[in-house]
Amino acid sequence: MLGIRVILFNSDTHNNNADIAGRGCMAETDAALSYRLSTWRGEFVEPEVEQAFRRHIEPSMARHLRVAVLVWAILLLLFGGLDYLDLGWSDGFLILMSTRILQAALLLAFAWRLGQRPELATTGYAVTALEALGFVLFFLIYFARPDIVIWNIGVTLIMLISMFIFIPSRVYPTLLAALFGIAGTLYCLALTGLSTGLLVGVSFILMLPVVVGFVAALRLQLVQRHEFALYTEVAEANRELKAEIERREALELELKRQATTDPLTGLFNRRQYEMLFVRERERCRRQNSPMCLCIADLDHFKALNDKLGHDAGDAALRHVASLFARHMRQSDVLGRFGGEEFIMLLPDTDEQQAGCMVERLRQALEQSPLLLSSDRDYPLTATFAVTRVQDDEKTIRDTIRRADKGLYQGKRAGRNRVVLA
Ligand SMILES: Nc1nc2c(ncn2[C@@H]2O[C@H](COP(=O)(O)OP(=O)(O)OP(=O)(O)O)[C@@H](O)[C@H]2O)c(=O)[nH]1
Repeated sequence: MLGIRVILFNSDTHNNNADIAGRGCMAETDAALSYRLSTWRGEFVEPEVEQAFRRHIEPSMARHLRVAVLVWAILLLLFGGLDYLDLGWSDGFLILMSTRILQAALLLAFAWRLGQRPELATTGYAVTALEALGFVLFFLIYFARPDIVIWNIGVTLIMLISMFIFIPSRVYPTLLAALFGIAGTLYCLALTGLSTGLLVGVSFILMLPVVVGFVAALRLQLVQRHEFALYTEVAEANRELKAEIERREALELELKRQATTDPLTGLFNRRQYEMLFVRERERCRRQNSPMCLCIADLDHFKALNDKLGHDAGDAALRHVASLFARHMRQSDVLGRFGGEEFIMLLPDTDEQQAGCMVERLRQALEQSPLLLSSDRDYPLTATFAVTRVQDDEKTIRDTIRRADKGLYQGKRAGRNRVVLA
């Protein structure tokens, strides 16, 4: 089962203790340490992990922030309509509308910049500065429209909670901007003559959304990071699993190849061509189709080995194997019978067709000498024996025995020929 190695700590002091304790432990602990979360900061303790998380959420955060900023800009301009209804085309309206247009323009510029640099959503204090500036311009309304002070306080409440809800993952910068907004609002209210008692009440009311927003946003930050840690763990485990599966598949393929092929020539080995013989014979019998078998034995191979060495002999075997393979059909089976002998199973082929095809092979070999590094050619020939697989033959051995006799005849008759057995 997958072990999730995310650890939540109550404070950085605990983290330090865990750090010290953890160093003595196994690799598992080391891996776990990288995902430690600081509950009071709502962030990963390790800066690299926090950065990785921020990069991960950056696109979606920037998208959400852009929407929030655009909605903010639209609302600002729409509220200008209410100003006009109350103030008409007056100086007060013009001042207010100018500040609204200025704010909206700043917000639109920021939304455009966010599209280009999404990292502004997660790093730096650009968002906080914008929030603070938004408050400053909002403060002007207290003086331009003292008649709607209650309405303004209500809007401030909504702004305070919205900052935490719609601009997540920046809980402390947001807290800073919110406290600035509250202080400024209280200062403006004090300047407009609000009594101390009422100021205390308003400050209490304004603090409420900040406390709720702060706690909720902090919780959200932790949950987001917890999910990220799990996601990273699962992705990593998946990657390892995939690599392991690929490694095993390659190993399986290699084992299968080794179990079915001759290592020198890459042709089917005895076990494999015997198995294929049974399968093809059954198929040909069902389809009432002829099948032939051919054995090819290189001529005077011992002399080649003796003259040029065993390596040249091996090269000759590989050369012949690839030549035969090139000249045979896909459906034919080519195997190494042992030593300098090759075996061919020719399904759906009668003696005459097999004789023609094998004669072509013989000629091809005769015309393809082994190229030696010393710029010399070494001529190669082989003797071939072709025989038809009989219906009553149960195993390949019966067929091979007959082909062997043909091969013996061919060798005795002078080699480099095709014998029908
Ligand atoms: N280089 C190399 N030689 C092999 C291999 N397997 C068998 N031989 C050699 O093949 C030679 C076969 O020799 P013989 O059976 O006397 O046959 P020949 O010399 O080809 O003579 P004929 O078949 O009568 O034409 C032997 O010298 C074996 O050592 C191999 O995998 N590599």
